[in-house]
Amino acid sequence: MTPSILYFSPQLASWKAQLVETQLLSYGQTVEWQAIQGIDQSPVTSLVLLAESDISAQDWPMLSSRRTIIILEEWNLDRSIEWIKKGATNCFAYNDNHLISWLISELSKFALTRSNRTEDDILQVIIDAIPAPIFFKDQLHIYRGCNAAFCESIGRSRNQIIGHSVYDIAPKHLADKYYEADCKLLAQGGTQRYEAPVQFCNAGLREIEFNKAVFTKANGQIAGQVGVMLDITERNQLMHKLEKATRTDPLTGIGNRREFNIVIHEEFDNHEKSKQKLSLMTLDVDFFKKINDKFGHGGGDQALQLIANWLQNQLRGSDNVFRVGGEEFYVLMRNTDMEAALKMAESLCKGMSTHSFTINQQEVRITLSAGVIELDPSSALENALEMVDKALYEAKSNGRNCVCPAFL
Ligand SMILES: Nc1nc2c(ncn2[C@@H]2O[C@H](COP(=O)(O)OP(=O)(O)OP(=O)(O)O)[C@@H](O)[C@H]2O)c(=O)[nH]1
Repeated sequence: MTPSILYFSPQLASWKAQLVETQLLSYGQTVEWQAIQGIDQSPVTSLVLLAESDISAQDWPMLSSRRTIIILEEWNLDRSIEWIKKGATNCFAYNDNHLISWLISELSKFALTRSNRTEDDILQVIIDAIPAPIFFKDQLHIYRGCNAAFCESIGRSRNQIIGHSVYDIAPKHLADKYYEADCKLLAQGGTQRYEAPVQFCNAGLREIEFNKAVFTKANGQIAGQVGVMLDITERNQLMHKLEKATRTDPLTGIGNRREFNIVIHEEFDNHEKSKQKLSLMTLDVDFFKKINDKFGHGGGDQALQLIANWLQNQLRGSDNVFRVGGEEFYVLMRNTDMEAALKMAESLCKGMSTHSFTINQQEVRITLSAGVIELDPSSALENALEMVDKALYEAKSNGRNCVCPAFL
């Protein structure tokens, strides 16, 4: 007889050497024994002997991708059925001689070959014509079929997929995700849609939308699940770009009022944890209309870009500047109380008034008026924004190029 490989878990080492090996030999069955620490160390469809005490929950998804025999301390029908339902092929007690006859029978069998039924072939041709990867698995999570696009995307042949568990074909951290989703679908029935990354062989890690559904036997019992994979990597990238665009001022490239609203609400939400002082400065360019009048709208745009750039260069890494109106900016200052915020505003106004910008080869002097407020994340933001705006208008009325504080 041809020697075959039998894989066995650690607890079975002395038992197989003393009993099984000799008995199999005495019936002329030559076996090559291979010790494994976990079921994943054995190839798919191989014959694996596992001591019940060696099995961990991690092994369950792979039980039915191998011909797994569980060796129990004591024979128990309920336990045996439980393991078979989890995917084991059979269960025997340590002292059960039926194992020897069963093993000899299994070792003598030829591997099952796929049926060649015409309707199978037609169905395969149909799913192979679909460009999206498609797979189906049985109720024990073992792949029972797939289309050409699925093989191509993960870089494996159909033979390397069918009969295998997801743990045989995907990295463990991803397989854990898919397995969890599969269990959920089988438990709830119906359909399922979720997004998860998939390692494609030629295209790296892709973002995939899984659309799955269970299929049932004639008696209504769940028999497995079918899944279609849609590559949404480009769609997601586009959505991120669009999302970023809606938060960015196209002229200056800094955040706009929408971005400010998102950031300030995040700050307010996190305040409970951080307890940091948070201040806001509103800055408005003085007599900006004159710049437009002198240099035209294009020159005014250029001035706004120069101002935004200058402001960004003056601020600390923890500050954020936003363009919230035509020539109005907000500066959000983290970890900053009113005293520090006022100093900062005064220094910005002074710095701006002494800086000279060049527009259309002409030197331009610009001044800013500012309102400053220390925010209280436990009170309404709208009220603080109204007050800081009033402080800005006070600065304008006071002759511009100056700072006014507002107090909640
Ligand atoms: N070039 C350009 N001009 C803008 C833009 N948005 C608003 N403005 C102009 O900014 C000017 C603002 O004028 P006002 O509100 O009268 O204010 P101001 O001239 O700066 O005077 P004070 O604020 O009172 O010091 C208007 O002429 C607007 O047309 C923009 O995106 N580009």
